[in-house]
Amino acid sequence: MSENPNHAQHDVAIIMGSQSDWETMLAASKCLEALHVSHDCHIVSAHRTPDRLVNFAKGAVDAGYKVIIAGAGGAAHLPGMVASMTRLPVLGVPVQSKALSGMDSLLSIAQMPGGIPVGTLAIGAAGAKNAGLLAAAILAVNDTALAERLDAWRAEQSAAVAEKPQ
Ligand SMILES: Nc1c(C(=O)O)ncn1[C@@H]1O[C@H](COP(=O)(O)O)[C@@H](O)[C@H]1O
Repeated sequence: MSENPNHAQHDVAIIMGSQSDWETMLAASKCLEALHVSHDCHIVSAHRTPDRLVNFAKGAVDAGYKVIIAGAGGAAHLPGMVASMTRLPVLGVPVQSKALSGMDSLLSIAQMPGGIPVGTLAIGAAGAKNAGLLAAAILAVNDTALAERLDAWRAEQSAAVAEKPQ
């Protein structure tokens, strides 16, 4: 994870408030990897690294990102603060907190004031995985090859579900 997040061209940026969020946010990265969507991952915190946050969010369009996935736990201000400084779509992943099991993260991310949207996913790794899929779906609107990969991924998922319990 580099100090300057805006150094390379990737379609998706995955950012998270802390190293401790990585085990959750890894699910988003794995999903994008499986679909061959270029992305990079950074630790950016509204609370602990506010200058890094501003540099990242204000530079995100020029850096070439098209979608931002932001995961944070507890007082999860990161997704909303990033969304306030960029017009790129921001998908928020509430990381499961110890004290309140992620309800604090979920409400912090979902309850944005009208005017600055954050697309909020479910708490934890399932939310991170779905953020990856949603980012891919957004990009697939203008990318036929990616749309085909996404369709294939879904077909594979369906085929893997047994008809009867074993
Ligand atoms: N919610 C935020 C922000 C932010 O919103 O900017 N920065 C860090 N954090 C969160 O603090 C939690 C505990 O972090 P530590 O494990 O580092 O103490 C993490 O889930 C992180 O996302």
